[in-house]
Amino acid sequence: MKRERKGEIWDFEHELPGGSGGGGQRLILGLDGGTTKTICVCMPIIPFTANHSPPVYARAVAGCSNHNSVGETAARETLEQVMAEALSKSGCSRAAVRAVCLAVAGVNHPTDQQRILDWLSDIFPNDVEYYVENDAVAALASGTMGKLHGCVLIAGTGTIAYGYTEDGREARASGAGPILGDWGSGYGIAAKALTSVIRAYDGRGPETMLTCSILHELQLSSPDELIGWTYADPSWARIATLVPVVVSCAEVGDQVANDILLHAVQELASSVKAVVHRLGLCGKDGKDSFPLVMVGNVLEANKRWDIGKEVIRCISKDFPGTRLVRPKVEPAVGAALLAWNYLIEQYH
Ligand SMILES: Nc1ncnc2c1ncn2[C@@H]1O[C@H](COP(=O)(O)OP(=O)(O)OP(=O)(O)O)[C@@H](O)[C@H]1O
Repeated sequence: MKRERKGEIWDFEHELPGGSGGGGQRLILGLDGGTTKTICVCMPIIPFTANHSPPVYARAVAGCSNHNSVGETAARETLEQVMAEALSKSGCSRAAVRAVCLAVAGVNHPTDQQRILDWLSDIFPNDVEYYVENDAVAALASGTMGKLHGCVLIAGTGTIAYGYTEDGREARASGAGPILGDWGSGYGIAAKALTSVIRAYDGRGPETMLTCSILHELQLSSPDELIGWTYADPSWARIATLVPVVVSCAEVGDQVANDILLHAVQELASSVKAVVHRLGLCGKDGKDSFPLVMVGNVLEANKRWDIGKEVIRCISKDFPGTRLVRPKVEPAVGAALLAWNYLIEQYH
């Protein structure tokens, strides 16, 4: 059986065991379970090359599947529901599934992994392969097309940096939640902005345009009303929606907003630097090339204050070999590609 590697994706001339033909198990499910939504894609086990987008049969979206946020039962229900919907859209049954890669937020420990593996084995037949990872791993794979090497930085509602060496060592930094200091996250930035408004109102901090802009955004008339607004629903994603307001204020020169963003940049860059150092991704002289995959709306380009660009600038000063990658596929596809690569490794 001949196989060759083109780019970073395996081409098959023949099928994987139990693979694509004859009504056998011919699907991979890739799941990206985040704090705000969960996405499942169905990928057929058919040949494709690095020049083509990975084939996706079906895609389904559901709510939060982070067990830390919604509890074990609700997380499991969401994951089951999104997989069932993706399978139904693809016109296939569970019996067609060869492998599942579940990349979910809140998987931080081998016990989290084992719990999810246990209930997955209740759902699917015995001969399905399961892989359970932190959602950051799928985000990395979405930039490297399934190859686990390099570092990923995610900055959305939350933030995490995660890295892998070619020989399989892994490390992470941040991603422990806002109470444990994720200041570069959307939540971290917005919480600091709200705090600055209250401090200015009390006379404990400098005046800032954030006061007027945030009150306008939330349709409130006084900083006092922020107390009720935050108590009504302190969910991270709701608070984090204020980041574009902070960016707008910084773009027109507000010092307080500018300092909040500068601090976030330092925090995000230091998470990546910590992972790169621990794994030695930059080599002995600090100059080796490695991919840095950047994901999340906080890192999206803005007109004048571009958080992602500043983060890269800061990291590249220490590690000139940093190679920025903006993924062309979504993390759920990254999860499916991970399962694909694991299957190939097993088959060898
Ligand atoms: N133009 C922008 N510039 C900076 N931040 C932005 C911009 N647009 C949206 N955001 C912020 O991006 C964050 C949401 O990002 P994203 O949708 O990538 O994350 P998520 O999926 O909600 O969260 P997570 O990745 O933590 O599960 C929010 O904090 C939002 O305010």
